[in-house]
Amino acid sequence: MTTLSTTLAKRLEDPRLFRQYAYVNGQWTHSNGGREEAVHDPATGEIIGHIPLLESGQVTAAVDAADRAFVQWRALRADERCERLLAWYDLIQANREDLATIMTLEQGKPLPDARGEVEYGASFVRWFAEESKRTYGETIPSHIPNAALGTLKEPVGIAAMITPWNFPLAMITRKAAAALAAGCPVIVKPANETPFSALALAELAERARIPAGIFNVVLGEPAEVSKILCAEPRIRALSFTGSTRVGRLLMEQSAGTVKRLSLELGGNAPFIVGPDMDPKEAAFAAVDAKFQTAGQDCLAANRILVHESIHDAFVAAFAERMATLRVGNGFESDVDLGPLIHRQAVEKAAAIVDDAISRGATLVAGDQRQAPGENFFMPVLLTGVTAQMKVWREENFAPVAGITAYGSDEEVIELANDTEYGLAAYLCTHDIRRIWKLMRALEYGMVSVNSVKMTGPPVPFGGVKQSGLGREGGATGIDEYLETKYYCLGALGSVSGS
Ligand SMILES: NC(=O)c1ccc[n+]([C@@H]2O[C@H](COP(=O)([O-])OP(=O)(O)OC[C@H]3O[C@@H](n4cnc5c(N)ncnc54)[C@H](O)[C@@H]3O)[C@@H](O)[C@H]2O)c1
Ligand SMILES: N[C@@H](CC=O)C(=O)O
Repeated sequence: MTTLSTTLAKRLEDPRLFRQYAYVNGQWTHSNGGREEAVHDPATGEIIGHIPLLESGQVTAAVDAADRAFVQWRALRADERCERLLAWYDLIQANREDLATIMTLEQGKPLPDARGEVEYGASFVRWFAEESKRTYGETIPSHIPNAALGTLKEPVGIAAMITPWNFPLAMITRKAAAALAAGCPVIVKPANETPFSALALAELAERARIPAGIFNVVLGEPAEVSKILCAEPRIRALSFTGSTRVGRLLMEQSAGTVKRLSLELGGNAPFIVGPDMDPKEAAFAAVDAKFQTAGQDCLAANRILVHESIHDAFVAAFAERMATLRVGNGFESDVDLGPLIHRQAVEKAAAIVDDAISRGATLVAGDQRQAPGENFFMPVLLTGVTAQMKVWREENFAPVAGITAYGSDEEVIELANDTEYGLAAYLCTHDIRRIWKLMRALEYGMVSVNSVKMTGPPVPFGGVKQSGLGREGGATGIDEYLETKYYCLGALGSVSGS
C-alpha cells in the first residue's frame, strides 16, 4: 500500500495542518510505547497516515496538563475567552479548504459536503464565543432575614469528549467550543478512523493562542483511552457522540466518578408523509433526508412512513430521484454519495438488506454490482418494511431506505414511536391539526416539519429515550459545562427590599 501523507501534505495550502501526532499540553506527541495505527482513505483503501496509540500514562498526562491550565483559563474574563474563540473561528474559516480536503480524505464524504461541515463546525465556535459572555446567574428574593441570595455559574471542570467519524469536525466543535466558553479545559478523543480533522483543529487552536493544556487531543485504543477518561475523578464532564451501545458502556464506566454526562447517541428517524402531500415533493425531500453522508447520519430518515393513498406514487418518485444519485470518490465532481467508512459497514448494510428481503420486503432498487469500489454501497430502496426487520429496528447507517404504508394518524404515531431511539423525526404535511397532533405525540427530541434542514448553532440538538441525554448548541448548550453555585450572604444587616 502507498502512503498518502506526502501527497496530502502537498495538496494542502498549509501542510502543517496535517499532523500525525497526539496533542497534549501544547506538545505534538508520539506514543511512548511506539504503538501506532494506520488511517485509511475509505474510498481507495490507501493509507493516509499514522496516529500514535498513547500509553495510559500519556493520557493521564493530558489530564494533569488540563488540571494545571484550568486555573488560568477559568480566571480569564468572559470577553477574553470570547476573543480566543473568535480567533479560532477565524482560523477555521481561513483554512476551510484544507480542512475540507482532510475531511474528504479521511471520512470519504463529497468535498462540497465536507466544506459544508467545516462551515457548520465553525458556526458553533462563533456561537459559543458569544454565549461565553452570557452565563448569567440569578438573584433570588430572600426568605431569610438580612440575607442576599443568588446563584453564580462556574465551569464544571475538565471536560472529556469522545467523538464519532461521521462528522469529524462539527461533533468536536459543538462540544469543545461550549466547554471552552464556559471556562473548562478540554480533552478530545476523536474516532481513530478520522483523527486528522481533530488534529488540524488543535493546530488552529494553538495558533489562536488557546493556552497549552486547554485543548488536548488524545489518541489510542478506544476502549483503553475511554476507560481512563471515565475513571479519572478530575474529569468532571464527559460528552460523547456515537452509538447507543458505546454510550451505555461509557455511562456505566462513568458511574464510579459520578460525572456530568452528555450523550448524543444513535437515531432511527421516521419520515412521515401525510395524505395531503404531493407525492413527488415529499419523495424528493425524503431522498434528501435519507442519503446525506451516504446515510451515515444520526438524522437519516430510516423509516419512511407514507399514507397508503399516495404510497405507490411516492415510491415511484423516490426511486426516480434515487436513480439520479451518483456514487463515487468524494473528490470527484458531481458525486452525491461517497464510500461507507469501512468494509464492516458495507457488510452490515448488505446483511440488513438480506434480512429485510428474507422477511418479505421488496427490493425496488439497489444493485450492488454497480458499486465503484469495495467500501461503496449503492442506494437501496425497500418497500413493505415491517417492525420485525433489522432495517426497522436497527440504525442502518448506510444508504438503505425502507418504506412502509400506513392508514391513520393513530397507526403512524404507533409505528413512528416503535423504536428504542428518539433523536429526530420528520413530518411532511400541510394540515395544521395533524402537525400539532403528531408533533406532540412523537417521542423525539427534535421534530422537523416540512423541512429537511433542522440543525445549526441556535438549536437545542439532542434526543430522548436511548438517543441520549442533554442538549448541544442553542441557548442551553453551554449549561452542559456549567455548575450552578447557590450563595447565601447572611447577616447583612437590614437591607431594604432583601
Ligand atoms: N446524536 C448525535 O448527535 C449523533 C451525531 C453523530 C453520530 N451519532 C451516532 O454515532 C454512531 C456512529 O458513529 P461511530 O460508529 O463512530 O460510533 P461508535 O460508538 O462506534 O464510536 C464513537 C466513539 O467512541 C469510540 N469507541 C468505540 N468503541 C468504544 C469502546 N468500546 N469504548 C469506548 N469508546 C469507544 C470510538 O473510537 C469513537 O471515538 C451512530 O450511532 C450515530 O447515530 C450520533
Ligand atoms: N447531522 C448531525 C450529526 C449526526 O450524525 C448534526 O447535524 O449534528
